[in-house]
Amino acid sequence: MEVEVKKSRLIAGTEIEGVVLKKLTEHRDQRGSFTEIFNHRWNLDLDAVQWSLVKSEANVYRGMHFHKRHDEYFCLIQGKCELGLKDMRSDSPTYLEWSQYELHGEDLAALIFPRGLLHGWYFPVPSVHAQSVSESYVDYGKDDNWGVVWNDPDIGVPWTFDDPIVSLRAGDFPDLDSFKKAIAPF
Ligand SMILES: Cc1cn([C@H]2C[C@H](O)[C@@H](COP(=O)(O)OP(=O)(O)O[C@H]3O[C@H](C)C(=O)[C@H](O)[C@H]3O)O2)c(=O)[nH]c1=O
Repeated sequence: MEVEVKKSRLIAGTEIEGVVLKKLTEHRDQRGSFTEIFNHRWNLDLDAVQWSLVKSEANVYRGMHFHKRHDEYFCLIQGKCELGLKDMRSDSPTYLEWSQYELHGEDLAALIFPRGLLHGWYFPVPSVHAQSVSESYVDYGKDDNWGVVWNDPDIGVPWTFDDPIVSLRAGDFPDLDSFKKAIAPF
């Protein structure tokens, strides 16, 4: 029987410019474990102004989302996640490249990514993650919370699922071409 590799890692695509996957250190003892998930001494390129805790049921997909003005932080705490990114910054050396990550709660890691990247995450099992942003939702939610339908083949990420549970809003997201026209020039 094949043993599943529970290692948080890039599994396909390109390492996009400005994206950091930071492995976290879980200090275990007989009581459980202690893990720092963020520290200003790590010099991560993120001015975190809001932190959120997100619980997802199995087969939930969140995204794909996009922001012109803020950077993000994602840390899977429990469960499993398939995370996709696509670089939409026309001045980036990895413009239109995509990345596919597999993240596991048993192998804690934080993914920090800059503004201008399409992002979406799928949870095959019930999962919990922390996320942080460099602009509060009360501000960006009004005019900088864009989306693209997750399964547009032009995105390029070879998702391993086909019929996820998505939000009502995500169900109405445009295709990649319409989105690119809407955000131009970017
Ligand atoms: C993002 C956010 C949402 N909410 C409320 C609004 C809704 O009632 C509920 C779920 O929000 P939403 O469906 O937008 O959550 P996600 O689909 O996970 O998407 C969010 O997290 C991904 C990463 C994005 O990049 C999106 O910009 C952000 O909207 O939480 C809040 O109260 N505060 C918040 O900061």
